[in-house]
Order: sequence, then C-alpha cells, then structure tokens
Amino acid sequence: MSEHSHQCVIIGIAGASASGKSLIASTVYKELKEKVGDHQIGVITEDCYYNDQSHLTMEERVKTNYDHPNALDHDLLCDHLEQLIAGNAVEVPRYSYSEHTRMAETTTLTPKKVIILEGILLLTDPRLREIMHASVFMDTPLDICLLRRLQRDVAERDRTMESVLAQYQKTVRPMFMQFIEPSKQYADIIVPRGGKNRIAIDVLKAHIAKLLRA
Ligand SMILES: Nc1ncnc2c1ncn2[C@@H]1O[C@H](COP(=O)(O)OP(=O)(O)O)[C@@H](O)[C@H]1O
Ligand SMILES: O=c1ccn([C@@H]2O[C@H](COP(=O)(O)O)[C@@H](O)[C@H]2O)c(=O)[nH]1
Repeated sequence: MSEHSHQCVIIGIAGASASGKSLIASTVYKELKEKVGDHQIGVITEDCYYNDQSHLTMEERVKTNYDHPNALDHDLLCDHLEQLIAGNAVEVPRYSYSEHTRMAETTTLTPKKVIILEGILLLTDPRLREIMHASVFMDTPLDICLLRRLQRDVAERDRTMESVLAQYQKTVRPMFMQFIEPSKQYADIIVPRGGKNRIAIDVLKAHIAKLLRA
C-alpha cells in the first residue's frame, strides 16, 4: 500500500458479505470518536456506491449480480476519495437495499484525517489499493457469514429467507470465490472470526490514533 502523506488517510476493510466489516468499522469509529471527535475520523461504505438503477424496473433490479465488480461505481468512489484527500467535501450517495437503487438524498462528508472505508470488493481494484494507506481482510468462515447474512438481511434488509439463500448460491458464494477471496493477498492485516475481535479492534484503534497524532 502507498505511504504518501495525505491530509486524509484511507484505511480499507474488505471481506465477504456479513464477515463483520461494518461492525468492526463502526466499533473502531465510535470508540475513537469519543476521544478525538467526529471531525477527525469518518466511515465510508462501498455499498453506497452501488450503481444507480432508478431507470430499471424492480423485476430487472433483482436480477443484477450485486457481488460482481461491475455492480459498483468505483469511478465515483475513487473520485470522492481523491476529493477528500485533496481537502474537499463530497456528497456520498445513499443506497436502499430494499429498492436496490440509490436514494434521492446524499450525505455530505467533510474531509477527515482518517477515513475507514469498508466493502466486499475494495481490494479487487488496483486504484483503490493504491489509494489505501493500509488494509484489513475479515477472514470469517463462509458458513458463519451465511448464517449472519441470513439473520441480518431478513431483519434489516427486507429480504425473505428463500431470497437470501437463492442469491447466496447464485452469486454471493461464486463471486466470493472468483473475486473476493483472491483479493485477500493484498491485505496488510487478516482478522479471523468477525467484527467483535477485540484484539483486532484495539490494533486498528492504536494504528489510527497514531495517524491522528502525526
Ligand atoms: N464476531 C461476531 N459475533 C457475532 N455477530 C457478529 C460478529 N461480527 C459480526 N456480527 C453480526 O453479523 C452481521 C453481519 O455483520 P456486518 O458487520 O453487517 O457484516 P458486513 O459489513 O461484513 O456485511 C451483523 O448482524 C453483525 O452484528
Ligand atoms: O441491492 C443490493 C445491493 C447489495 N446486495 C448485497 O449486499 C452485499 C454487500 O453488502 P454487505 O454489507 O457487505 O453484506 C453483497 O453481497 C450483495 O449481494 C444486495 O443483495 N442487494
């Protein structure tokens, strides 16, 4: 990963769906924010950069392969990260998992000293690998990810058990094997078990705290 000195340093967290990326990112963010304030640190979710599909019918949207790199607008994500590094605010898109498209509203994100970026396909893109100062891969066993995804998507993403299982077999697992697992080689830190790994949380907090003091 690059070592250049930016106004804004990007730390990436990749791994399978439901491997605990959001949980570890939000835990590190919340615990550090209490000490340093939210002007110093922020979080971006790659999921916010799924392609806008408002021109498609719902029937067409559910057919999209959301686990393939083509489903994501990495051009816009790279542009936003470069803007933040240059010291400019950006309008982060909001994404609806139930509508499978972008929402009308955006979230304004001002430049921070450290941005935690989390998402399944971050390490597959050489441009993002170059932008990230350091990267983490959540190495949670796939059967555990499936159990956690099933519970989460039914409870929080308006999904049925049948739709989660069908999508898992059709795209989630095959795309993990084809794209996500091979990208693990690019990570600086491999985290086992999931988003509650206290040692991993503390290591990330210590690394980010050092960057904030620099
Ligand atoms: N170590 C863990 N123990 C128990 N539940 C976990 C653990 N890590 C994550 N989870 C839960 O699993 C689900 C998926 O985690 P999440 O952080 O949303 O994954 P991701 O962002 O990688 O898709 C969430 O409901 C989360 O609370
Ligand atoms: O419209 C959508 C967009 C995404 N997905 C699924 O989401 C996961 C990625 O999000 P995680 O928070 O990392 O789980 C990806 O596996 C897509 O399959 C979706 O189902 N519908």
